[in-house]
Amino acid sequence: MQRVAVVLFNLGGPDAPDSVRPFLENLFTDPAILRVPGFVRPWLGRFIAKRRTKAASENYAILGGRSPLLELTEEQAQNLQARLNEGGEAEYRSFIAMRYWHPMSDATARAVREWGPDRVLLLPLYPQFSTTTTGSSIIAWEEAAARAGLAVPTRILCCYHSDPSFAAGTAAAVRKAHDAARAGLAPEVPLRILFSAHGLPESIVKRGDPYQWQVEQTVAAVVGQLGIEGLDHAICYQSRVTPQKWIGPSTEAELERAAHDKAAVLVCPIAFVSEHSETLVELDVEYREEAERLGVPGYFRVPAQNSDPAFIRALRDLVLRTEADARPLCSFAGGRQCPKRFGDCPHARLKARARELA
Ligand SMILES: C=CC1=C(C)c2cc3[nH]c(cc4nc(cc5[nH]c(cc1n2)c(C)c5CCC(=O)O)C(CCC(=O)O)=C4C)c(C)c3C=C
Ligand SMILES: [Fe+2]
Ligand SMILES: [Fe+2]
Repeated sequence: MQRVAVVLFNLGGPDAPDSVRPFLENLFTDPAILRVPGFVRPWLGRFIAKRRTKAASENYAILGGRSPLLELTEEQAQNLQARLNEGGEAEYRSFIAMRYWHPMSDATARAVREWGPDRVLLLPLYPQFSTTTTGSSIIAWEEAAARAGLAVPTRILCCYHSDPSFAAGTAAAVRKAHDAARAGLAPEVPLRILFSAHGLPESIVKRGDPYQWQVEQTVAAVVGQLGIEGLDHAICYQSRVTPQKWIGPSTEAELERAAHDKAAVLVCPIAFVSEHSETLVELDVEYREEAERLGVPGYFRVPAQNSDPAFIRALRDLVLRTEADARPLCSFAGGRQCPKRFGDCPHARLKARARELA
């Protein structure tokens, strides 16, 4: 039986208070994140990491001093592996490669090589492609695989922003939270869904990063599946961490608008598929407090997918469709081609881009 290694990508998070600073150093010295000339990046990246450590540590302290991301990703990996092996056509094993904290690509590439698969499938736990997330992880993986001597056919599932099964699972969670929120509100209070995605510096999007476009596609697909006529909803962007201009509107600005309109909000994280500091602290603590301060008449949240069976099924179907499809893979996996306006599929241009950034 053929062996297939499915490598799940995510960002990673500190596993102890002492890991916060080195984790942030790994993040801010990544050329995909800090787009400055190579000779200043190590210095500037460490400087920014040092300055960010206090605020980030305070957030992780609320979560017991560590990110829950690895445990949640391990659960997703186990569930996905179990579902994939039900078919019996091949032997699947899931691996995890985090970008900025352990287990990272080098250790995972060695583990994959030791297992001896016939092929590898890279599966980002980012539904939308961004050069800062999936793109960066692919570059790190390719370098690590070369160092580990892992030379088996490797395919990349670059994004699934509009995948109907992914959108249906997300819509089901939104509907459940929407009904629960509505039941707790007076009938005259309007309820607005805020689809909150991680932000990006505007300059990255202007240089062709398809992330914002793909976030819009996800929201359109989820709203389409919800099928609620006249649904009051908006897209907004959270987690701004640098002083440059980031894409908007910000989640804060949408809370202000909701306060002005006297509308309650249901916040749905649309670019994270696992709970972590940016959902459990930023959305559940910081934005909730801000909403209360502004007088927003109700604040509710849709949980992230984690190991929701509908999400695991969507991932399994994406993997199986990828396995069955001989074409070079990208958003084809979601049944759609990368949009013409971005020219080639983004990952096809990654290596050139990586060289440009370094
Ligand atoms: C310039 C900085 C950053 C960009 C661009 C960015 C993009 C980006 N990030 C995610 C998802 C996650 N980010 C997480 C943590 C995190 N991200 C940044 C900075 C940028 N992210 C920082 C500094 C941190 C650390 C936490 C903090 O200091 O606030 C995480 C994991 C956090 C955890 O709790 O484990 C995720 C996941 C996406 C989807 C994205 C762009 C598309
Ligand atoms: Fe981030
Ligand atoms: Fe693609």
